[in-house]
Amino acid sequence: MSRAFDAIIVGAGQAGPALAGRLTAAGMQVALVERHLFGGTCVNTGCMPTKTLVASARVAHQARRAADYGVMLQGDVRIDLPRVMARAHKVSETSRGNVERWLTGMPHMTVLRGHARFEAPHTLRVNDESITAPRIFLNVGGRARVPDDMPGLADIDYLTNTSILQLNELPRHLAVVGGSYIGLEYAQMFRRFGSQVTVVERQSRLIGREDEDVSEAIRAIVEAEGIRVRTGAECIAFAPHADGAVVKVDCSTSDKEIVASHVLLAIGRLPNTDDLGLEHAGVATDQHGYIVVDDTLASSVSGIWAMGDCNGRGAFTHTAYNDFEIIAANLLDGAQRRVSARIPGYALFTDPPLGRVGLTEAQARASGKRLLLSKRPMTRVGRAVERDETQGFMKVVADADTRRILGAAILGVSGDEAIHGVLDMMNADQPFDTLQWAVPIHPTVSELLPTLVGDLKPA
Ligand SMILES: Cc1cc2nc3c(=O)[nH]c(=O)nc-3n(C[C@H](O)[C@H](O)[C@H](O)COP(=O)(O)OP(=O)(O)OC[C@H]3O[C@@H](n4cnc5c(N)ncnc54)[C@H](O)[C@@H]3O)c2cc1C
Ligand SMILES: NC(=O)c1ccc[n+]([C@@H]2O[C@H](COP(=O)([O-])OP(=O)(O)OC[C@H]3O[C@@H](n4cnc5c(N)ncnc54)[C@H](O)[C@@H]3O)[C@@H](O)[C@H]2O)c1
Repeated sequence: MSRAFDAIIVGAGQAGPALAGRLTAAGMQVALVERHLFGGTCVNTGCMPTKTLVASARVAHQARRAADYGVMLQGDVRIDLPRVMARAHKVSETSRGNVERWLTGMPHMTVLRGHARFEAPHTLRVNDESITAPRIFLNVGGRARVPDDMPGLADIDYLTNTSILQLNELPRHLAVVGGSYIGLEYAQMFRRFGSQVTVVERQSRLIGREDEDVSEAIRAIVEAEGIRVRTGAECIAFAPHADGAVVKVDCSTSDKEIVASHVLLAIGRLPNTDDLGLEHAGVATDQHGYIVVDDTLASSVSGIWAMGDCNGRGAFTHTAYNDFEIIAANLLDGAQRRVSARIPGYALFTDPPLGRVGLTEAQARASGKRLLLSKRPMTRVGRAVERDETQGFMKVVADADTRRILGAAILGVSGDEAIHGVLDMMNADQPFDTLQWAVPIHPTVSELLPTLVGDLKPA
């Protein structure tokens, strides 16, 4: 059987459903193919369940600290992990159901459940039928990277961001391999649930894409909660153990071994492009399997676009969604939007969180521009003091000649929200002087942004 459509979308992640909405509203007959769970990674195994779990972990942490605030609770904090997990599953299920209902209720829409694979440049096979369209949009996302050359990995049971959500018992000792977004969010969460936690990171510091002062402050925050951190862990190897697994973290000495009841692999993602039959369509990928796209997200084959994690141009829900916005605006609204115009912003949802936008200080220094820099500890932010959550700092780096902000980091209470003040300024392309004359609300973290830019000094 063969069917022809005006457009085919592969994957119901963060870009596909929204694009389906726009294309069908424009009168196109659209097929959307999803092989697994509607909503993709963010909804089912990524942002939504993790942030729900992070919220439970924060409550546990706050409860333990209750006496610091003069609130006296009786007894120990006890975690009912099945209940904690059920809460996360419920949030995912609701969102997944909403996406599925939205898609199946769209006029001009055909939802196909199955794995899509190219047979020819504009033909895909799904189950026992062939579907064709002049426009094909790939939104296939990614999965946890599980290297086949990590010594001993195949001999132990390990967890990924997907399987960890099925845990019903608290790990006695969770070894987290990888000290970046997934690793740090899960490490702090399980420590707060009561597990012993060790983070094993190959690089010399945690979250190595950030500035060194950010890495150091995050390390201090997690270590203060009793998480052990092993950076510079070369020769990571695993072996089975009666209590779970032995994780070897150092080449030279055998005392650098950890016996963990559970191991979480959080060492990056792989795009789901290896089973798409891209070779039958002639769609080019790079050496990591990401679909090569131009500034409008068009692939190497005319009429085929790639959105979200599979194009390697972003690794976040908001960048996937922005890919949809770019494609829809260019195809349907006569716009000329480009990915390169996107100012990168993101957050690490540890507690306190790290909000980031634009260049790091190190990147700004490498640019050769004349710089201005300002940094303020959270101990000098009223909101943080009142909440007794004064870890971290905020900093901003600006171009001395254009007076434009180049980048900022807010590691501290509400940093994930307050960073948007800077992000909006950068998107509005305004000089920082404009921000200095804003009258922000007291007492907030954002109220210190004008003070922060007012303190800018030559770097
Ligand atoms: C633990 C974790 C926490 C995260 N937290 C955050 C966060 O807090 N904030 C943030 O911005 N980002 C976060 N992310 C990243 C975010 O989840 C992703 O960037 C986002 O989901 C990418 O969306 P996407 O649309 O590109 O792909 P996905 O959401 O992965 O969707 C791809 C879809 O395509 C389907 N598919 C794949 N191949 C085929 C095929 N051949 N045929 C049919 N269907 C197919 C898949 O089943 C899937 O449903 C997190 C990720 C993880 C793993
Ligand atoms: N808050 C958020 O927005 C959020 C949260 C979770 C995940 N995500 C997305 O998911 C993606 C994947 O996250 P991630 O943390 O798995 O990957 P990552 O690519 O951000 O970090 C992987 C980490 O593992 C380390 N590593 C790599 N190989 C290793 C090895 N063999 N042994 C030890 N350490 C090793 C790296 O040095 C790095 O620190 C991210 O790119 C991010 O965009 C985002």
